[in-house]
Amino acid sequence: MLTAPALQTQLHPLIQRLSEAILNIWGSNLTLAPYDLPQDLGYVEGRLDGEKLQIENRCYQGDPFRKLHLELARAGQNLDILHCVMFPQPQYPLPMFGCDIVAGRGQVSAAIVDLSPVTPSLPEPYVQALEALGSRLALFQHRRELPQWGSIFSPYCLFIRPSDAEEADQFLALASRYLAIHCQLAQEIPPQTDPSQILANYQGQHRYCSQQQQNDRTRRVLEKAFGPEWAERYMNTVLFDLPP
Ligand SMILES: C=CC1=C(C)C(=O)N/C1=C\C1=NC(=C\c2[nH]c(/C=C3\NC(=O)C(CC)=C3C)c(C)c2CCC(=O)O)/C(CCC(=O)O)=C1C
Repeated sequence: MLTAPALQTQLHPLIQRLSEAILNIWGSNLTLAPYDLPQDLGYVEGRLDGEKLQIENRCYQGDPFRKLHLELARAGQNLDILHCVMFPQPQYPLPMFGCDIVAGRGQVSAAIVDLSPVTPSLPEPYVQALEALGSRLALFQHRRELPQWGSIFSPYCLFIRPSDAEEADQFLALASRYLAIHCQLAQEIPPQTDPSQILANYQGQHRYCSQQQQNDRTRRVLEKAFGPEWAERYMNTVLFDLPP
């Protein structure tokens, strides 16, 4: 099985449980090999508001994914983060699985999960599987409004602030379902051969990464801890990089 990140046990319970679920679902559905990050950015430390900011990355590759990235970060007692993005090989018209959990002083303020289409709409099997989950947003009292750059997310995007342990459990269950659906369907949908379709998939991934790089909440944390140049390079080579 995939080894647990060392930071995992020091983070908010929802972050611990979702990172464990992600690694378990990846490990039991996909054949994975390590993916080497640039400049060995597996583990980095910075200073954020006088606190040590620790970032730990787990990165893999395995058909039909070019890169599977799970990142855990913490800044003392003030900030716990889970970040996860799966990048399909561009021959496949597959959506981007992405999730982010941010907890400040022990409270989760943002929990988001989505299967974001890189083509005009999600492949039909995804629509059917996600529709079958039934109305999900009704479960949550505090739905959050997506920012301007969030045009990349699908109609099935869950973006909430969990109001209690029950809602945290519901989010964990749904994020795990989204990931399990993705790992299953991604292996059933064949690669495309038409170069114009492969280019379209690539351009959709490019748009996803470009939009995500406009998240100034992420950028500000990284800039404060590591400086603007480092943050810019990290966002476009580690968090939201594009295949060559
Ligand atoms: C799939 C979606 C997705 C992916 C993959 C992704 O990376 N972000 C994603 C979404 C997303 N994140 C958001 C917010 C925040 N992100 C951070 C920080 C980090 N998040 C990280 O991953 C890392 C690298 C370790 C850092 C450092 C902080 C502090 C916040 C403010 C918390 C809050 O508002 O309560 C918002 C709301 C943006 C807004 O309302 O303007 C959205 C939509």
